[in-house]
Amino acid sequence: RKVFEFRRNTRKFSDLPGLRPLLFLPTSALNPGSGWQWVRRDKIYSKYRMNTISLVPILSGTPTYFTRSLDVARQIVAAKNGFVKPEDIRSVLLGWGRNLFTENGSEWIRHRRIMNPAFTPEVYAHVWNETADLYEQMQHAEGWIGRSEHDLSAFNSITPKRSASETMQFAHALDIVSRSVVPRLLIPRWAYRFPLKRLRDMEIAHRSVDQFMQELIKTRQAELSADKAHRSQGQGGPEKDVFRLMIRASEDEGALRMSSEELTGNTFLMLLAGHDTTSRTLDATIGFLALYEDIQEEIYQEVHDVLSTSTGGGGQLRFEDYPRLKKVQGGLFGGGTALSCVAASYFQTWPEGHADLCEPAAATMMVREATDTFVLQTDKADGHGGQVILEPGTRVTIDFVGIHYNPEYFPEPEEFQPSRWYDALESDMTMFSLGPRVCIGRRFALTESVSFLSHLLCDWRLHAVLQPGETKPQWRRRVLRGLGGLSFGVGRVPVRLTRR
Ligand code: HEM
Repeated sequence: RKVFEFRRNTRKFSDLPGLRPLLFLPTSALNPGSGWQWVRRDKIYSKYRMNTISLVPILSGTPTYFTRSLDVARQIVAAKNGFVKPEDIRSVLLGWGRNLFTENGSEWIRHRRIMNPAFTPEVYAHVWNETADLYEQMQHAEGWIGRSEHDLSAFNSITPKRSASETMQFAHALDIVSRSVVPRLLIPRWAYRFPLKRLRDMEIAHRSVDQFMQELIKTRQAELSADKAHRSQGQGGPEKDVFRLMIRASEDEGALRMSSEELTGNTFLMLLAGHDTTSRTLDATIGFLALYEDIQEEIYQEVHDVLSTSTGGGGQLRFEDYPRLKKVQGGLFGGGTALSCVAASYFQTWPEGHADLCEPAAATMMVREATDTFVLQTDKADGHGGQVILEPGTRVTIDFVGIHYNPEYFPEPEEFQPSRWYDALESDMTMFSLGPRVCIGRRFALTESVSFLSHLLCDWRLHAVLQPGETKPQWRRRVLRGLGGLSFGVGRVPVRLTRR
């Protein structure tokens, strides 16, 4: 059966050359292995001299076209109703209920219409100020105040916290849940009775995130009723934070109603999508800035200039200053795209029988399945084009690592060059995906990260802490390596902060 399936698939995908792996063994000269997109980002497409290649696994996994062509990516996202998110990709985030990420078609539109009003300049201004306050509180909580120098063995221990008083326990629980979303789909319930530490940790983390979400929902429901009473007396204004909008939708009877299962599903999505991704992008950016101190100084100079002419005066950076902080934004895109934020091709290591999960899950890539026959215009790495007919059910994966390391778009892609992003249009920021399903939290994440980074750079210089005898390129390889989770991240980032 396997031989027959493989032959049928190779014929189906024969238009484009590519990988025909037997087993997903560790990455080697013979085998792509897990994480091949990251590990072979500089070689894989150029080997076939194509920007779109095929991957047809022999024993396990779903055959897919992979593309690092922006033009191909745009054809797919522009095709109305022509492509959907496949079932196995959806199932990765279905654990707590259907949500914005998991839905297709009209259901997706309903979720998006409920949440869109939460992403407004008013909310971003609030996010900016909250982040600035959080930074201040964090300096006290971490004992940085009054010190001229501070060593952190892993800056990653700071970025996941959402309040200065939050213990690492919750952030850690969320991290375990993020990493165990796929294993939990595969491991049967009875296995949790065995005294295995990893499984026990997964279960405890899962329960504590669940409890946190239920409490969060209850608190927001109570706040909302109090707010209603407040407004019925003619006071207060509508507050459009995303949780309140979701809770209102769960109490609504109209077309934009959200079930209680969807409320929990979306609460989990917001915690995960809104949190993991941003903290990992910041870790990568801090790592790069600590390593490339000349670039850090250039960015700091901008922050300094903006601060000295800030409309608010009083030595405070304000939300209104955000558009002028172009280099800080560039630094983040540099860090984010070097990392090609999010998602784990390491899922390819999951065993036979779960072949459908052998595709990467979140978004170092975007996986889509054709619902109708579709004629795709492809291009070769040397510029000539061709056509590929996609039958219904055929998969195409937009490979963001491939795009961000494609020298046609990013000359010298391995170089950390935030300057290439200084005047970028929002539509160029492909680390947030593209098309109608572009990240809903793009501006939210940018506001939060630019606020945090600008405040940090105002006070502190960042230096990479090298091991004895280690060179900077070795530090980069050791620390800024791609690590899987539900979002893609870097290793522990050891930095020294020295006061400016
Ligand atoms: C640096 C931080 C972030 C990065 C790199 C990022 C990246 C992405 C990408 C690539 C997608 C597309 C996924 C796909 O279609 O398969 C996405 C979708 C999404 N993101 Fe983000 N994101 C970030 C921050 C946030 C934040 C802060 C929020 C919420 C406040 C958020 C909420 C979402 C949601 C709900 C979706 C699904 C949108 C839909 O399908 O309509 N993200 N994100």
